[in-house]
Amino acid sequence: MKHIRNFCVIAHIDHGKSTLSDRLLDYTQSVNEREKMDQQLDDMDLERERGITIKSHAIQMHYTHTDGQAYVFNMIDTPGHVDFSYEVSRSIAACEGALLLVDATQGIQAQTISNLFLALEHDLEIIPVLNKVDMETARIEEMADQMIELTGCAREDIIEASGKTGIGVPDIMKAVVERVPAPEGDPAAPLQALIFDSVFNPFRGVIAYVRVMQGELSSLQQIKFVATGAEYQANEVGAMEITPKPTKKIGCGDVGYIITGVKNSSEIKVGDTVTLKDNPGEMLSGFEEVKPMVFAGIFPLDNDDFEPLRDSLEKLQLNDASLIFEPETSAALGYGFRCGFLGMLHLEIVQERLFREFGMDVITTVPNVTYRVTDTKGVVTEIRNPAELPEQNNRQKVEEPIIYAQIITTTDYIGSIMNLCIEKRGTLTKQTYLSPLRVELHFELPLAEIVFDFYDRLKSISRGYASFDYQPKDYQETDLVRMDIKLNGENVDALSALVHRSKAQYVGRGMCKKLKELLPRQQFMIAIQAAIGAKVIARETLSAMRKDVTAKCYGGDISRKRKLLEKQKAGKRKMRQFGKVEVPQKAFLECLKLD
Ligand SMILES: Nc1nc2c(ncn2[C@@H]2O[C@H](COP(=O)(O)OP(=O)(O)OP(=O)(O)O)[C@@H](O)[C@H]2O)c(=O)[nH]1
Repeated sequence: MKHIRNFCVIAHIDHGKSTLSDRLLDYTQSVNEREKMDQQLDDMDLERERGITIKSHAIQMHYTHTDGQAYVFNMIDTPGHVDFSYEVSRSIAACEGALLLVDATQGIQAQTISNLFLALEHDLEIIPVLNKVDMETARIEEMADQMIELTGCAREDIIEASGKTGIGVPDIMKAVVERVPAPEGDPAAPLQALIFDSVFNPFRGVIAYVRVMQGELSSLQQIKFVATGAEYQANEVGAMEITPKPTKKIGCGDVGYIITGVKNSSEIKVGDTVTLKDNPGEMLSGFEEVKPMVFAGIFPLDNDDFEPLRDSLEKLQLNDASLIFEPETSAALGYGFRCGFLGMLHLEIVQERLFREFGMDVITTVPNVTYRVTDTKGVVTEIRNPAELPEQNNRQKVEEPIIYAQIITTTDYIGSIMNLCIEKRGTLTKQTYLSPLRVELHFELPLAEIVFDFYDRLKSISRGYASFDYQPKDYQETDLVRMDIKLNGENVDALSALVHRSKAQYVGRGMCKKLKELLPRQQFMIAIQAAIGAKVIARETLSAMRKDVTAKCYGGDISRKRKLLEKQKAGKRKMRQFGKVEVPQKAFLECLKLD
């Protein structure tokens, strides 16, 4: 155990965690030439395409220290986006140290601070690393001062590094050995292993990633999951190298995986403790419950896929502990699930993963936050769905969640960011200058206002020079209305939205306009209306047209015509019918991207 080091890499989004992790893997020759590629730990296609880390990834490396002693490093690369901070908090629980990366051209950003606090709460040893020092625009001394101020470290504690050129990598390795404490724990005590992540493998069942806190686990031993009570044999245990490497046992203090052949995903929960059936240890304190911020309905494109969708969501949940869901029905869409997400990016990623990993084509309804409604008798209920909002005369008041938001930016953009926050019904509570050119703004904002386009607009008005983080604060009374969208007079409940009365007109107009662009023209005219109760507040008209896909095939090539008609038919399968109007799958979320 003296020669194990467990650490994670934390930073603000895009500060170079995945790139630097690659260099550490190269340095320890953890990946052979044939397997090598960029961003090796971001193994999901989606992560590579978007260039962001969505999941934490654990990996084992072998390092020989300058004194000749061999060490085992378990490193966890974590995501930087605020929607995935739950991943970071779970990874931290498996480690004793953290590399805190700061981009030398950008300095401390909002998630640098929030991730640092997460790590400090768990008493991790922090190794400050100033990354991207190879860049011409790096301002090393200025950023080092910022880090000293934030972490209280000494100048010589800060390692200057570059994931691109590999500068600083040997110093990081050395610092991990010398500064990160070795794990503690009693190898002879009854087994206690914390499940910090899991994944479903169609061939092998659930694979649980664990950190052994006490005791040890050998393959073929009988194990028990304390919270769920399920008992299984550990068919295989091992270390997480670039490809999983089976071992005879995972020892005390180590990070590894367990394969049990469990096919029923409800028997394994992230945060649960694994122990031995015959010599059980106590339950470890798990993780704080995640509180989803945004709720939306997820419905199968094809009504018959309800059960397969449940199965897919359960499997996805294994790998994404922050996803929650419960069944719901919609008049327009039939049976589906109301799901809770940590933010809009999380929602998009879940929809995309359902499609890519499970072949599930789904429709996502307009997202909303949780509201608290007090009815006329004084009974308080939480609602997560527009259909649940009682009529005005059946309720006393509605309250909405408020958040504390921190925005770090340069002084050039203070004005436009203030305007954006005021437009979003926010109030400025504090303004602190971090340096003559950088400022930290604190706002109280309704969560509902940041759900849709806040992040994108903040990025565009600040040209990327603003970072944003938030925590829930409390609930405050609000003037809420349900806005419905009608297509040729027919209510489409999947497009109903809960909005503040002052925003109803803006959102209604925007959605109608966007829907006009998104709906394909059909053989008849379509009236697109936004309404509050019986009152129409916005309207657009889509004129009629028949798209003759075979028009360009003059002449007699029947097979080509047939092919085009087939293609048109396949396209229609991605639509849902409301009355006579067909709505394409992508229109449901796209119509919220108001300009
Ligand atoms: N010049 C230079 N560019 C770098 C360095 N490290 C990373 N980059 C670039 O910075 C961008 C972001 O790097 P990533 O490694 O994906 O950042 P990340 O922190 O893992 O991103 P998330 O996990 O999504 O938060 C990429 O375009 C990298 O090529 C560096 O040391 N020098």
